[in-house]
This record gives sequence, structure tokens and C-alpha cells, in this order.
Amino acid sequence: MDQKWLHTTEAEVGSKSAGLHFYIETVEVNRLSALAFYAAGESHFKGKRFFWQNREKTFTLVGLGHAHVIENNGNENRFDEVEKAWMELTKNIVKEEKEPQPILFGGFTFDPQNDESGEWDGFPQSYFTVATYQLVIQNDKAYVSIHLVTDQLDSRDQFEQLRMERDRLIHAAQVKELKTYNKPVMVNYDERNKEQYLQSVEMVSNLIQDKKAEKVVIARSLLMDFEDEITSPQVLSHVINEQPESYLFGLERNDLLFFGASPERLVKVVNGHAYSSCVAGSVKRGKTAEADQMLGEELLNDPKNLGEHQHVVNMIVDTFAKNCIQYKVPKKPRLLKIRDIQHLFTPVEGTLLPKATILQLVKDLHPTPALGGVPRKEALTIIRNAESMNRGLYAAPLGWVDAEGNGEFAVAIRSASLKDNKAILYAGGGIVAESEAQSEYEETLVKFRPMLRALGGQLHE
Ligand SMILES: C=C(O[C@@H]1C=C(C(=O)O)C=C[C@H]1O)C(=O)O
Ligand SMILES: [Mg+2]
Repeated sequence: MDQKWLHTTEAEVGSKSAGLHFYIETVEVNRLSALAFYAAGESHFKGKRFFWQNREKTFTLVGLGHAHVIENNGNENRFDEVEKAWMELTKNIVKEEKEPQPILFGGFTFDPQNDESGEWDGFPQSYFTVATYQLVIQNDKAYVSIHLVTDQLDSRDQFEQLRMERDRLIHAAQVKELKTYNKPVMVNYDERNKEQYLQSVEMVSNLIQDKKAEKVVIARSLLMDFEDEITSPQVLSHVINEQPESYLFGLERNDLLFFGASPERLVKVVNGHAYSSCVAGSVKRGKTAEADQMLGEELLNDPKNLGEHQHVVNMIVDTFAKNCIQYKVPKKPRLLKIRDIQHLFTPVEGTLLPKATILQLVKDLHPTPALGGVPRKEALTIIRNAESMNRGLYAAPLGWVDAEGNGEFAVAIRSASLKDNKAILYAGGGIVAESEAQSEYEETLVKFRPMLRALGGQLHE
């Protein structure tokens, strides 16, 4: 097996009383399949895996097993708690130039105050892990790191075992031919609470006309039953093949897989520079190039959609103004076209103040009015009352951060959760004074499509 040993290091980490040691060993390997690496963990690491790829496909991350878990059930302070625990764990780690470092991957649920029971029962409000085996593919190079966090001083035997398993995983992932997976066979499909959703949209749009709020995002869910149990490599393979222009993600925790293909960045930080994107306002794709362009032009000039969009720009710009030395934002939105839908899109970027960190930005930004509403607090109360579901990680910040404070979070939309032979798909839209229930309903149908397709469901095309 071709692999180049890069380095092995050890650091004493954690709070003083914890007395933990963080052992890291990284090898560079010949190009391998990220999905095959993930799939190679099927028997040993099921329920403890994650997959992530950025929109540009320049960064792919896979984690198998848990070297360390950071989770909590806090509300406002949950972001600070995760940040503090991560800084404590990594403060003594020596950074190796040009090599991937240990990465913390996970998400914060949409709304810790939602107590609706369902597929998210028992899921922590913040859930992050450092993988035992971390695969990073970037700049056309692949790196596999072993992470071991332990209170044992002599871990040589344990580490030797970990190396053997690493070599097995790498071998399994250096496949010549990619495995192809069948589409799941759906046996039942249920648009849950459709009537209630239509009524909620009416109700919320009336509240907005009465000036009780300015914008509120209302979502709904769709249930699919399958003939057989589905595996996560199977669904991820379809998401990877079918949704090239999006963030692709999968996060397993016990018997739940949450996965999706989101076009929306919440925030990315690279060496003190921050990037966010305002994505709100939608129209379907046209069947021909002309029709598609016409729909796009209409969207760029449609007051209702421009209104939905402007709320997001205002809020993200305010957050950048607060956290940045300088920032820039274009005057007008442009179009973001993805396979099934086009959106109004405004990128925002800025140079961070020294005290601003990626997790502080996530805290300030979440939820933006693209997923929550304006004013934030009122919108969240309305959402809690109007939606008969728990969003869990849907519409929530999902992503990664490294020990240097670089990282990226997407907004986990166009997503679904999978348990045994059942999937629940999520989609919503921004309700404003001009919203009409039927057209908002149709917008959610378009937003369901990516996950519906990945899962072999019927399409309203
Ligand atoms: C809420 C979703 O999408 C959000 C709502 C949009 C809208 O209402 O136009 C557009 C993009 C997203 O910010 C979703 O996909 O579920
Ligand atoms: Mg909309």
C-alpha cells in the first residue's frame, strides 16, 4: 500500500484536571474514494460517521469513529460551550505546516426550545465529534489521520491496533472501480399535515399583514417508507452523484442518519477572513434555456422575493458590521442556479476583528431570516406554534472547525433524516405579507426534489 508517513505527535490537552493526551498520526495516501472510505466503516463505525464536501468540491472530509465527542443541551450558551471545549482540547496541539489538523465536525439544532417529539428525540442540541479516523482530501492530496484522546500515558498497544484498522480502511477505499448502489424502493409516501401547513402559511401571512412580524420561514415534512432498510453509503452515493453544486453532508448518530445537499453557506472562515451568503427568494428552473432565463429575470425583479431576500441581507450585513474591521456586499442580488431551483443570492465577506471566531459568527448568524425570520425572537415563537414538527438539524448550522479557527458551516436545508426503513424530508420557505399558501406549497415541492430523487421517490416533474 502506498502511503507516506508524515508525523506522529502527542500533546497534553483538556482542562488541567482532565489530564488527557491527544495522539495524532497522519499519513498521505494515494487518491482514494471518500465514499468507499465511509462505506468501509459500515460494520465497525456505523452510527459514528460523517461525510462533508464543500460546494466547490475542493475539500472533502470523512470521519469514522469517535476519538472525542463534544455535546450539550444548552440554549444560548451552547455555542460558547462547544468553542471552549474545543479550544481546551486543541490548545497544546502543535500545528504541522501543510497537513490537515484534527477537525471538529457536527451541528447545532435549529431550536433548542422546540420540544416536539419525533425522530430527533435524544439528539443533543449541540453535537460535535473528532473522528478516530479522519480523511481529508484537498489540493488533490488525501490524508488519513488517526486521533486518540486518552488518559493513558502508555498507549502504544492501542495505537498499534488503530494503525492496523487504518490500513484496512485505506485499502478498502483505494478501489479501482466505484461500487454502484441501487435506488431504494419506496412503498409509501406521505405529505404529512399538508392541510395544516397550508393553514399555517395563511395564518402567518395574516400575522405579518397585521405587523406582528416581517418575515417567518414555515417548513413541513414528508415521510417515505421503503421496502428494505437503507444504508447511509447508499443514499450518500446518490446525493454525491446527483447534486454537484451543493454542500453535501451526512451525519450519523446511533441509528439516525441526517443528510442533504444544501446550496447555502452560513459562514466560512479562512485566516481571519469571513464569507457568508444570503440565499432567499426562489423560482423553479425552466425546461428550456430561454424559459429558465425568463424565470430568472422575473425572480430578479419580483418584489415579493426581493423582500424575502432583503431581510436576510440586512441581518447578515449587520452581523458582519459588528464582527468585522471591514466588509463588502454587492448592491443587488444575482442568481444562484442549482439543479432543481434558482435563488436570489448575495455574497457577503469581511475581515474579522481579532476577537471574532467562526463559532461566535455561527452564534450571531443563526438563524438568519432565510430560515428563521424577522424579528428573530417573534419569528421563532411563531414557528414553534405553527409547525407541527421538530426541525432538529434541518435549517440548522452544520459544518466543521479546526484548531486554528478555520472552518465552514452550511445551513442544513434540502435535507432528510433516515432511520431503518423510513425517511423524513424537510422543506420550507420564507413567508411575507404577499405570500399565497398554494404557491408556497409548490415552492416546498421543488425544494423536496433533491432528497426525494436521491431516495428514489416520485417526482412532480
Ligand atoms: C427553507 C428553505 O430554503 C430557504 C428559503 C428560501 C425561500 O423561501 O425562497 C430560499 C432558500 C433558503 O434560504 C428550504 O429549502 O427548506
Ligand atoms: Mg421563498
